[in-house]
Parts: sequence; C-alpha cells; structure tokens
Amino acid sequence: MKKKITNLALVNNKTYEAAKTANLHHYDISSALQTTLDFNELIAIFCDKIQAMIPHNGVLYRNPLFNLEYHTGISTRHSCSYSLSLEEQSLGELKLMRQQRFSDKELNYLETLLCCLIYPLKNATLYRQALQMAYTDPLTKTKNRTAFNDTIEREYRLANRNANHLSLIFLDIDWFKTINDSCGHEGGDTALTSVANLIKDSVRGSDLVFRYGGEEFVVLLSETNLEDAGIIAERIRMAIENHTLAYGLEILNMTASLGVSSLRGNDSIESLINRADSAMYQAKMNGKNNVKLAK
Ligand SMILES: Nc1nc2c(ncn2[C@@H]2O[C@H](COP(=O)(O)OP(=O)(O)OP(=O)(O)O)[C@@H](O)[C@H]2O)c(=O)[nH]1
Repeated sequence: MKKKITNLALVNNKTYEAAKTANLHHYDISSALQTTLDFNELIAIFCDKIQAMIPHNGVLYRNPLFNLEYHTGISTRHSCSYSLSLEEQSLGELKLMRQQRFSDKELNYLETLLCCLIYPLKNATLYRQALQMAYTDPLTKTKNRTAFNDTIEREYRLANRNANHLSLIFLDIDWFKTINDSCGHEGGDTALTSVANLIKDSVRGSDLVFRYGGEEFVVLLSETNLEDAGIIAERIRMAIENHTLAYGLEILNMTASLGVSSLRGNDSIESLINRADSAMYQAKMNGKNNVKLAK
C-alpha cells in the first residue's frame, strides 16, 4: 500500500493574525502605488506607507536610465540599499537610512514589501519610455516639434511670471536639396544628424534643441537675452561651417542660416516664433550662412 504523505501547516491565532496584517499592508501599499506613474511619487508613497513598520529618517532613490535622483530626509550612519530590477530591466536603486541598524526581521519584511513596488516602477519605466519616443525625432534623436510646442508653453509662462529673458534661434540648413541630390536621401539624413549634433554640442543643454521639421531646427534658450542668443547662434553657425562631413566619396561642407528673437513684453508665443522665423528668412535673403537678429 502506498504511503500517503500530508503536509499540514500549523496555523494558530498568532500566525493567522500576522499573515492577515501582512496581507493588509501589501494590499494597502499596492493600491496606493496604483495612483501614479511618476517615479518620485511612487517612492514617496512607498516610503510613507512603510514608515510605521520600518521607521527611517532618509530615502535616496537613483535611476540612471532616466537620470533621476530622489532624496528626502537626512543621510545617516546606517542604511540598507536594494538594486531593483525585473526581467533584466533595471528599475533603480533604493536606499533607506536611519540612526540605528535595521534588524534582520525588518529587512526581511522590507524585502517582501518591496515586491509591491516592482511592477509600479516597471509601469513608470514603460510610460517614460513611451513619452520619450513620442517626443523624440527618430532620425536625429533630438526632441521633435511636439516636444517643442509643450516646452515653449512652459518656458513662456515661466519667463513671464519671473520676468526672465527667453530667446529662440531658428536654423535652416542651406542648399539642403543639393545635398540630397548629390548624396541621396541617406546622405541627407546623415547630414541632418551631423548638424543636430553640432547644435547640441554648441549649447548648454542638449534638451533645448528641437528638430522643427525637414532641415529646420530650433534652439530654446531660457534666461538668455537677444545679444547672448545672437552670440550662441553665431557659435552654432561657425561650428557647422567649420565641420567637414565625409559621406562615401563625397565631401560635404555645410552652412546654415539662423534667425534669433527674444521675448518682449507684449509677445505671444506665436509672435516670438514668427519673429525668429522671419529673421531666419532674412538671413537666407542676405546670402545664407549668416545670423540675423529680429528687431
Ligand atoms: N534626407 C532628408 N531630406 C529631407 C528631410 N526632410 C526634408 N528634406 C529635404 O530637404 C530639402 C529642403 O529643400 P528646400 O526647402 O528647397 O531648401 P534648401 O535646398 O535647403 O534651400 P535653402 O533653404 O534656400 O537654402 C528638400 O529636398 C526635402 O526633401 C529628411 O528627413 N531627410
């Protein structure tokens, strides 16, 4: 006769209550984490929810993939840190800090609670990546026109509220049709990417460079007046003029025409854009390869 083996779990009132409490905590934390796709908010909610069970004085969260850092509270002697990941996708590093050592019991409990954070962080990652794709020009990897429209709205509001300068540079590559005709569309694409990189290298932060469309780029310069924006535009113009691009057997020497405008008291976003665009057109009319400041 076969021997029947039965595994019986011993459940008494104490273990039952402990498991019930742990499940309630998991449920409570998971529900709260469903309310946002923002990394900082997720970490803040999680740490707030576990504070009563695992008291801590400081939190540091780093996510190098998106260049994110969230820091609150104080840095102390004792800490515990976790590299969070799911299916080989890094979800950042979380560090909790406090004056006393974390006990093994607390660490074990923290590790089970961290499971609640993994999928919300994964969703936040997917959301960020989707946003980045929607805002990025796939060819040049600069931000696209949608991103420009959103960014200028925000910068315009900020500049008006704080009475700050705000300037725009419109740039159009000269004779681009000829480049396409002599090197083919792929050569034209290479030239566009090269110009995008030259612009990014000539300004303070690459995040303010946008591909406006075709062979046209925009640089948005916050806290910069017309004169300084003109100097930056001239630096970009020279960087393009002094760069030689070898494409197959072709040697490409490119130039660009640039128009600059700066925010005035009665400007709308449209009038600011139109003045930079007209100045760029005048630069073309002046013989190309020059910078024109809008009056
Ligand atoms: N390779 C490539 N070409 C593009 C892209 N977008 C627009 N173009 C080309 O850019 C060219 C723009 O030509 P035009 O508007 O005549 O301008 P241009 O030859 O630069 O003349 P000027 O602006 O007066 O100096 C057209 O041939 C478009 O087909 C792109 O993504 N890749």
